[in-house]
Amino acid sequence: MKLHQLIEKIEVKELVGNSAGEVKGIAFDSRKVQDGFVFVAQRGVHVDGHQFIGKAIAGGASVVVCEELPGELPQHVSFVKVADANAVLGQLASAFYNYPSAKMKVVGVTGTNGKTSIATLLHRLFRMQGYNVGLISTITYKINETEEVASHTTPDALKIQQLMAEMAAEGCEYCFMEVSSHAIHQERISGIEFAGGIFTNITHDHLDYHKTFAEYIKAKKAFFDGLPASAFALTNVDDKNGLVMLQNTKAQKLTYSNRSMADYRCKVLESHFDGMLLNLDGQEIWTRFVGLFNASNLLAVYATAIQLGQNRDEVLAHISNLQSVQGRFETIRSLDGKYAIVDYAHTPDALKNVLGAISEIRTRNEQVITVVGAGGDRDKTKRPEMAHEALLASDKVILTSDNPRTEDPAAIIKDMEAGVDTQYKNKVVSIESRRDAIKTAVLMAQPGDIILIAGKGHENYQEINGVKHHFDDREEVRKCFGLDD
Ligand SMILES: CC(=O)N[C@H]1[C@@H](OP(=O)(O)OP(=O)(O)OC[C@H]2O[C@@H](n3ccc(=O)[nH]c3=O)[C@H](O)[C@@H]2O)O[C@H](CO)[C@@H](O)[C@@H]1O[C@H](C)C(=O)N[C@@H](C)C(=O)N[C@H](CCC(=O)O)C(=O)O
Ligand SMILES: Nc1ncnc2c1ncn2[C@@H]1O[C@H](COP(=O)(O)OP(=O)(O)OP(=O)(O)O)[C@@H](O)[C@H]1O
Ligand SMILES: N[C@H](CCC[C@H](N)C(=O)O)C(=O)O
Ligand SMILES: [Mg+2]
Repeated sequence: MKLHQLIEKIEVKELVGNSAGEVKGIAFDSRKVQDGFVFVAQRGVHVDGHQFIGKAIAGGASVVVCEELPGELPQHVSFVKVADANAVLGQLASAFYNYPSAKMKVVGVTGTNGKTSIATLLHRLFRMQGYNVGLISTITYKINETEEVASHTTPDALKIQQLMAEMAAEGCEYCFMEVSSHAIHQERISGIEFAGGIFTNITHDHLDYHKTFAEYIKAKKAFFDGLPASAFALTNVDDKNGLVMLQNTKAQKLTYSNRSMADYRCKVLESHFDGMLLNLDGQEIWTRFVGLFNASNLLAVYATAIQLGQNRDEVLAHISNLQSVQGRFETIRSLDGKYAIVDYAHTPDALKNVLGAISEIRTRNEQVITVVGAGGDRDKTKRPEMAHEALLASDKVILTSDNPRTEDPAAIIKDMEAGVDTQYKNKVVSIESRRDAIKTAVLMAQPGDIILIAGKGHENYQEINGVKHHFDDREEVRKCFGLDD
């Protein structure tokens, strides 16, 4: 592709040099530049990519896209000055891969919790409906059943467009993707033509990055502000910021709710350990999910399928057969009748919800023992709140480690302990080793008791100082239960 074709749809402030040259690829990391590549200089969180323009040229870049032209402009290189390099990266990547998102219907899911659950269930549902479907999620990037382990919930713009180009080549008609607030803020989703957007909820998380809750809301809302009139914007009005998301969108506004009037409604009729009976849009169906939040997720899945033109009866029948997503309320039972639930709840609200779901199904003749930690190098202010939520709805709590990253695990646990009210001091213990914490919970438990192991879900590692050590909550529980002997 020639440079002038690549940039024909973007707003160029200044072009220095020739635009007839052939472009062989795009990179935003100077270390990944090859001969004939376009280097896009982005201002990052840690460094300014403009510092690496010289390195990128030395590495073979023939075009540099930047917000400020460097002092020296070598003759053999073309320079494209733009207002916002982050936004332009996605647009260039989309053009380079021949606008893949326009060849399918892309639906993005945003919100603090529920993104992976909804995007994954939509992928499974549309596979059951017989389509070729793509998925971009925290756990995996999938094209039909072919998958690669995900590096980010929403990867960088270049990777997104590459994935979508592969999806288009495989004949995918739909792509369901998670849209994280980091991705919106860093414009990783620029260049994607969305057919729909879903908002689940917004609660305490990521304040290390967004600084204030208002800024966090603003980032989420920007996704809906950017949707085209041809798309739908589906929001959860049970969340108090649900309608805020729709304030300035051009898209068709739609609502869903478990509690009040909305375009799509759902009611939990019965809850059991192995499933719920729902009234979903006027129809009673059995599902294999537990908890009000899962009723909400299934409603979002249903509403999206209907908006995308699927047959109501077929969709309801398939929803009834959907299984829970890995590491989301995954239950393991010991031979003597102890229950373990491995769940990815890593925010105060998610913990409250998952414990709420347990409370709906427990008999109250048993104990609920919660094992939970908080991630290092992430929002510190959620730590005491997580301990507080765990204690409110558990009989015993073991505070432990969850991906300490570059922080001291003992210091993270101390931050959590600050959320322990005096009245609860006797039901909490801190055990730094997650393996020992799980072992202790299993030893404490009697047959019939429920052990919630929260925070890591599908993760199969413990990240310490940049190294991911193999660790899987489900494996640990199975070992303690003697199930793998
Ligand atoms: C805080 C954050 O989001 N950082 C992301 C960001 O990196 P950054 O801004 O730190 O980059 P930087 O190091 O300052 O570099 C700036 C620019 O200079 C370039 N550079 C840098 C060095 C060099 O030698 N040459 C060079 O060209 C870099 O390629 C970059 O373009 O841009 C990178 C490329 O897109 C991301 O990989 C990186 O994600 C980091 C690894 C990360 O951990 N992000 C997490 C917090 C994240 O994004 N999480 C959300 C999910 C959260 C949730 O909902 O739970 C996600 O979507 O995964
Ligand atoms: N709709 C929901 N409302 C509140 N909590 C939820 C909801 N759905 C799931 N959860 C809880 O949040 C946890 C994470 O769910 P999920 O992985 O679907 O969220 P996510 O938004 O993808 O998270 P991440 O930001 O890490 O990508 C679940 O294990 C469950 O405890
Ligand atoms: N996407 C989230 C996942 C958190 C999972 C938890 N196990 C942790 O490490 O904090 C994040 O990166 O903040
Ligand atoms: Mg996710």
